[in-house]
Amino acid sequence: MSVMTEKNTYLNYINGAWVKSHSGDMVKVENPADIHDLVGYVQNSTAEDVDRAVAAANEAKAAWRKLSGAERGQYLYKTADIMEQRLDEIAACATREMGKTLPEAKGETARGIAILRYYAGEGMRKTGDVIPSTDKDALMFTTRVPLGVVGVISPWNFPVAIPIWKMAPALVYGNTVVIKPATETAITCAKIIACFEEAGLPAGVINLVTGPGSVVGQGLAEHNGVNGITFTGSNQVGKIIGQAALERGAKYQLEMGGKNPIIVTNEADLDAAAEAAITGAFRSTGQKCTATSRVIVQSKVYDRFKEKLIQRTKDITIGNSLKEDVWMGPIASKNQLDHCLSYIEKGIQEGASLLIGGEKLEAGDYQNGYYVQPAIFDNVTSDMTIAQEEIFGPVIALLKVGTMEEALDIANDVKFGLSASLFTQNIGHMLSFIDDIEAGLVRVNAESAGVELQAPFGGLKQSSSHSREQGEAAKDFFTAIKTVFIKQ
Ligand SMILES: NC(=O)C1=CN([C@@H]2O[C@H](COP(=O)(O)OP(=O)(O)OC[C@H]3O[C@@H](n4cnc5c(N)ncnc54)[C@H](O)[C@@H]3O)[C@@H](O)[C@H]2O)C=CC1
Ligand SMILES: O=C(O)CCC(=O)C(=O)O
Repeated sequence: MSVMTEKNTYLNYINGAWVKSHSGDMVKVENPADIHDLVGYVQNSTAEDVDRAVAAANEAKAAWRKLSGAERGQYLYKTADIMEQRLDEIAACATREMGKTLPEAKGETARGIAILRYYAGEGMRKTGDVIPSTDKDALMFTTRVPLGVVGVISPWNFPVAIPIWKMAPALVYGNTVVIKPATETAITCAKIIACFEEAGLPAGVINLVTGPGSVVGQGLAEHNGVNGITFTGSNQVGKIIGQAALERGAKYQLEMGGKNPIIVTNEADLDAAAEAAITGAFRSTGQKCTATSRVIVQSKVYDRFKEKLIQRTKDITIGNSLKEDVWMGPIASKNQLDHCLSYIEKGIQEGASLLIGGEKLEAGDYQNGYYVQPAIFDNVTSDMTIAQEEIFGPVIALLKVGTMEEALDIANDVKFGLSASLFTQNIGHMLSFIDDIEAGLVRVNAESAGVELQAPFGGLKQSSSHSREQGEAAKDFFTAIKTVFIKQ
């Protein structure tokens, strides 16, 4: 049976076969740019489906971990080649499922392919260190072993890159995988899994189960057959998953929200800073955990900078993301649109001034989608809800400060610590920013979003569980260290 059966219906992938859920039910996936565009149906899976997938992953793990890293890497190279041939199809599917523009989806798919190739190469890199023993007749070294079965719970906002940056290192370091993608983008995930299938991955090494987070996601987090859980999504769900894993001694990794600031000082290149604030805040319709949501500006340049932001925002074209001239697509779902509009309302109620945007778009071509105008708020204070909580939509909160110290205090005055950006030509400001900013990604004269696959990614405070994803750092999560001592 193939990935898809009749009526645009996509199946689970368990033990090397595309199968229906035990429930017999399906969930509809529609295009947020136009809800009459039905992307397809995915399985509404149950705890039994999770059990079957976890059993298959456990069955496959002994043979998979016994392959050399280089052999496992070869499967990833093949998967990358297959994905490259399908780049346009996968990107178009991601755009239809969650509404980011086609160039963004193509860029993300290319990034997924590059991640596969990066981790394919990891299969041939070192797995340990020789450490001198105090005993001259002994050899002491470290080696690494896989965790076993890894559960991947992924969100909808990066439907290609996030599943791949979790699955590729899990696989190359010798783990088997059960993935539960967000339902909104489960078809894109099925298409990625089909690339792994065609690359010839042995049955059970990779498994896909779609369905509700509270059943399939939680089922994985609580399952005794799952040795590690890697999650990206909301803070609320991350904490539930972390607790479930901790309860049964499984390893877990959580990447959650951000409330990322950009600081613009008196000496900054204001045009570059304005462009970075706009792209950081409004690209992908603001739905990135690294998105800029607070723009903290020194008073001498505040009015000039504000004017530049407003002008640039007026140029933004909003519409169906499959169309070429569209710069910003819809919000990914009705829930997310309502969530975003409720924050805009709250900003107004709490006394911030809405400078531009913030309206739901409903007329003409917008009537069947989830569209909102990008919004900029002035007169925001750090205690306001829009300056504290993750909105995950195209909304900027502007805050005026006198000094760099004040800017840093405000930037750090949130529970999150994912990404932060500074625009300045002042080296002293750069150094204090690098030292004092509470963020895992520190960016100078660059926008807050923008992650390179070969570097560690993760946050401080409540943005993550303090481990790091991507680059070599992924090895720390997906393996366990053994310290070996050998004496003649
Ligand atoms: N850090 C990030 O990149 C992301 C952050 N978010 C934040 O979360 C907010 C809500 O978005 P949602 O899509 O509802 O996020 P979510 O945290 O509910 O969803 C993320 C993943 O977790 C799964 N899930 C849901 N409940 C679960 C449970 N009890 N146990 C295990 N897995 C579960 C979902 O099905 C999905 O696959 C957004 O407004 C945004 O603030 C959402 C997506 C990505
Ligand atoms: O900025 C990026 O490229 C990655 C962002 C991300 O990981 C997320 O939004 O979940």
